[in-house]
Amino acid sequence: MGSAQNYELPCKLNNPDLLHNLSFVHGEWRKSKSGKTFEVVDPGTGKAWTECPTNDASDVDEAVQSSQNCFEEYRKISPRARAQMLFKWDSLIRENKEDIATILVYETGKPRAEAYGEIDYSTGFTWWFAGEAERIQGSVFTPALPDRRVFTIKQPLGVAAALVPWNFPIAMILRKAGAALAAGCTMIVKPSPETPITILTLAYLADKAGFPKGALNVLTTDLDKTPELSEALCRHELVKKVSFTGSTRVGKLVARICSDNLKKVTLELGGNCPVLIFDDANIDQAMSQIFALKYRHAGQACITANRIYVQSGIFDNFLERWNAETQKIVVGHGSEKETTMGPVTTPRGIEKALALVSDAKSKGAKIHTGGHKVSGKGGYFFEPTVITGVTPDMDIASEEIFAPLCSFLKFETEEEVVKAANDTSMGLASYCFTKNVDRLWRLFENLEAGMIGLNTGNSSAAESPFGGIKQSGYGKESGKDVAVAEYLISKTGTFTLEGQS
Ligand SMILES: O=CCCC(=O)O
Repeated sequence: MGSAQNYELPCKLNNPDLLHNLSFVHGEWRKSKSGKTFEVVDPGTGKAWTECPTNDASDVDEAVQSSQNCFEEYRKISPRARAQMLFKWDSLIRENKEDIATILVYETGKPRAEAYGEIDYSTGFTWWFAGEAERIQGSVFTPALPDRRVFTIKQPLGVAAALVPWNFPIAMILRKAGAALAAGCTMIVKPSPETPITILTLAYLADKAGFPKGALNVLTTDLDKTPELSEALCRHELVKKVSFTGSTRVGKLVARICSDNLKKVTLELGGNCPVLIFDDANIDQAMSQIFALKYRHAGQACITANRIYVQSGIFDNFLERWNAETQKIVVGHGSEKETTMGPVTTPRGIEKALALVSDAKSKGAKIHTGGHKVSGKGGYFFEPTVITGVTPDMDIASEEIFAPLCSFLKFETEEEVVKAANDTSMGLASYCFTKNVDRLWRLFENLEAGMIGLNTGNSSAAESPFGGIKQSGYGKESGKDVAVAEYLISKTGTFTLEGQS
């Protein structure tokens, strides 16, 4: 581990070499120019266990130059060699799964089983994009003029920057870096201040996998310097592409800054995802799918269930079952075996949950279970909370919750619920449960979201295009062709052929 002297990861790793807390630039572990650092906190105790460099705008140019120098060579490496490095990276991540899960638990707070789940999900991306590297294709057209030939080629667009969130730090970085490195681009990652260490571990393993120096650089920073560092990356003339996952508010800022130089941008932004459960649904299926979706990482996923609409015929039964299951949740530190739900990752998460509960109560909502910060524990624990009587004027119905708060709304008809579900500026994911095939198809067509779960609460996968519409952003990550295309330029060649009559 780098320079931290007064901190320690509260448990041992099988492979201590995985742990790094300095920035990674051009194959070297580096301090920031200012020498300043910030603390990384275990959300399960509220205590710092390491520190990382606070990079600022003055650290950006060197990292970008490294990425650019690397790009000039990396772009010439054959797609098969890029695929082999991605496969090697993938194997190393899988081999070190147990240790990476440990770091993930102490950074995000999520229970160990969920940390394993995130790593399995994430290696789907390294595996998938290794395959995609060799499937980048141009095209040949049949031209209108007999002596003309027209074709396109695809080329990597250059240095890409990834601004990633703390809720799924491994998945978010492998989804972005996997696509970029497959395309032949190099990438600079700015991790979230809460979760830099898992990303530094991935950078260490990328180096071991044989990626050249500068292919994957990581610049850490704290909350205060995040805007400055991110803006410097977005404005640097050698950065040709920015991929951001985070809030709609910040996504708009990123888009605005990047528009000054017409940079390509992918935005995976906030969600306010509705779930529609009809009287004819398989209730067991809907319960288990939405329960897992809602409480995944204590409700801190952009695609989580924000508003749960249940049809009146099954509302009471469904609510009773949901309440009973919720009361069985064991809230605790992610490293403890019996824990089924960890803390929220930041103290801001607790404040937001309290404010949402208080606003809902003041406007007439009823709290059936929970509603408070867990008392008597260090760390950022919030009770799993069940709320009914939610109305559209409540913040909980219009804002992304990002906490274990389940808000239930009753509906009567398909027409009414589709209108209500779509009545949001967001359009990331929607979910519906019904055994009526015609209705399922109508819902697929009529719900306004980039991803629709049809009798499922789990639609994230390497092979499935991930991305929203409306104010949930644009561009796709993962999926065939579309994700790598975000890191490619297309050139059209037009050729006049002589001697062909
Ligand atoms: O929170 C956003 C990402 C969640 C996912 O990839 O399933």
